[in-house]
Amino acid sequence: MALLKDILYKTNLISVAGDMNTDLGGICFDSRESKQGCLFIAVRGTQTDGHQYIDQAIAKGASVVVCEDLPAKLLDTVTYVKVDNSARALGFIASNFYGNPSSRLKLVAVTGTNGKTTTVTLLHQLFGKLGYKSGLLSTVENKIGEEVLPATHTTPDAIALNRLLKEMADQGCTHCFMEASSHAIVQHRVAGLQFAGAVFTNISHDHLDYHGTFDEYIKAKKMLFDGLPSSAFALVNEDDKRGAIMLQNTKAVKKSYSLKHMSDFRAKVLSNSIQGLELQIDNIDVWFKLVGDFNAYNLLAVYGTAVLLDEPTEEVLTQLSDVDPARGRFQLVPSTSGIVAIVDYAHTPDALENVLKTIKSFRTGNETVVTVVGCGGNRDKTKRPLMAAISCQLSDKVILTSDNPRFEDPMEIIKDMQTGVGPSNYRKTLVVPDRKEAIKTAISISHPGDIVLVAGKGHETYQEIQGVKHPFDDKKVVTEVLKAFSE
Ligand SMILES: CC(=O)N[C@H]1[C@@H](OP(=O)(O)OP(=O)(O)OC[C@H]2O[C@@H](n3ccc(=O)[nH]c3=O)[C@H](O)[C@@H]2O)O[C@H](CO)[C@@H](O)[C@@H]1O[C@H](C)C(=O)N[C@@H](C)C(=O)N[C@H](CCC(=O)O)C(=O)O
Ligand SMILES: Nc1ncnc2c1ncn2[C@@H]1O[C@H](COP(=O)(O)OP(=O)(O)OP(=O)(O)O)[C@@H](O)[C@H]1O
Ligand SMILES: N[C@H](CCC[C@H](N)C(=O)O)C(=O)O
Ligand SMILES: [Mg+2]
Repeated sequence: MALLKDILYKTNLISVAGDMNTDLGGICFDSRESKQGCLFIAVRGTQTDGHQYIDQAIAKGASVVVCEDLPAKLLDTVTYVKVDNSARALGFIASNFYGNPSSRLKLVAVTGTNGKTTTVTLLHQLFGKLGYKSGLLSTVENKIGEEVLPATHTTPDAIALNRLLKEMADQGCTHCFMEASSHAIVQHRVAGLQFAGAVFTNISHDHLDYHGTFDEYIKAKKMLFDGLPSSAFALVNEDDKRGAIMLQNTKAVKKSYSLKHMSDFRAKVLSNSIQGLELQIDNIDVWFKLVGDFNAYNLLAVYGTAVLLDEPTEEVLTQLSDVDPARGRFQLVPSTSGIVAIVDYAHTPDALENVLKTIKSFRTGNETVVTVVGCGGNRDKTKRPLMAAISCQLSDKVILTSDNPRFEDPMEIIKDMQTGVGPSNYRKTLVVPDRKEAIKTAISISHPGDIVLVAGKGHETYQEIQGVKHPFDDKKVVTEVLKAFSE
């Protein structure tokens, strides 16, 4: 039984009209999901305002309405709760409704522009190897132990999130490793959660369409650390100058990791090849299956987190050495053709630069680097010319193509990218809007030993065009095309 008065614990109430002892049959923030005896919470969104759907939610059976602005006419049969911030209240309501599941787990959130999925995926695997059952909430998939559940968002909405955490705790998970996207933090999807710790990987250019300015984007990430309790740890990448900003106002225990400076957790890159990385961590030399300096940061973040969760250092390093990269992150596509094809989720300028620099560092002779790249529609437009420019600087040939155009015209997205291609690089680029054709083109112009990078979609198994998700898997397409060319 879930009584309204208990569910409202910790929400900032302004007024209540009606019965606080109402027994709730459910909670929802979408009127289309409202049902008999449920609580509907009206949230202001980016497309519309949930307050417009209060009548519809009541018509479908809602007996409690939580909102920031009360309707002009109140019904006797409904309890109305006025709060200062519905989205934030939703976080607490969802936590309370599911019995505060985060308090039953050691919950660690990872935020940052790049590396979140990699870090949480490594943590989930590591803790499995250390003998724990743990949960995972990531862009690629959600997991309860080894059971895989599909993910729709990097960070689920507050209701889905708390439902999943409850399921994890009920099924005996001791830990959960989750990504906290900047969208989720500002939309308070994580409000009310009890974190054991939070990790900051890095911050670079992305999502300015949503946050408006880079400062607002930084503030969004910082909110996660500002909200941590003193019992939690805040672990930040010291080599990113915004790491210190994340720690400015936190009550949590401050910890840092670095490849360059003195800090709590330090690593040195001993060797870096297409087979993996050799790092020295705490004076121990360890081999890892992940590729690229940027993954040295992810591995160090994972190591630091595990140690802060009281796991023994040597055992952590032994087990971490055996973990696999996340799907679609620097994934080599096997082939007999001799062409080295890599699928990677780089969809920001920084990620693309890191991946291409890593690829360049592996060149031993005259191998050509061909990059297939597009940019997502209805997302930050300012990253488009930057991603094209970086691709040109660090590749021999660039095929500009489509990513997920969503509701934009693919050619308009490519034109935005072309503004980043200076005259000296015109001849390096080809425009092939159809992604499969673009991959075919890249492979057809490559020879054994050459490297083809297919960037931007990583693990995704669809291409989103005009609201429809068409099956499309870079790895499968690359495999098919390589096979066809080797026959
Ligand atoms: C831009 C954005 O983040 N949007 C998210 C947001 O929706 P919104 O604010 O746009 O909602 P809205 O459509 O304006 O509706 C406002 C309210 O009216 C309600 N409504 C609406 C219609 C109706 O008939 N009845 C009704 O009650 C809605 O349920 C909502 O509560 O809140 C919704 C519920 O949590 C999310 O599903 C939705 O994600 C959209 C689909 C999305 O694409 N989000 C992406 C950008 C996102 O969140 N990405 C991050 C990762 C980014 C990264 O890489 O770092 C993620 O965490 O996945
Ligand atoms: N620590 C890092 N620093 C910079 N780039 C990285 C780092 N880790 C991974 N990358 C690059 O960023 C891409 C995305 O990595 P990952 O999926 O781990 O990040 P994410 O933060 O979860 O991204 P998203 O915001 O889309 O969920 C990788 O494919 C790789 O190209
Ligand atoms: N979480 C990111 C993923 C981008 C992936 C890329 N393939 C694209 O569609 O832009 C976003 O929603 O902006
Ligand atoms: Mg992710």
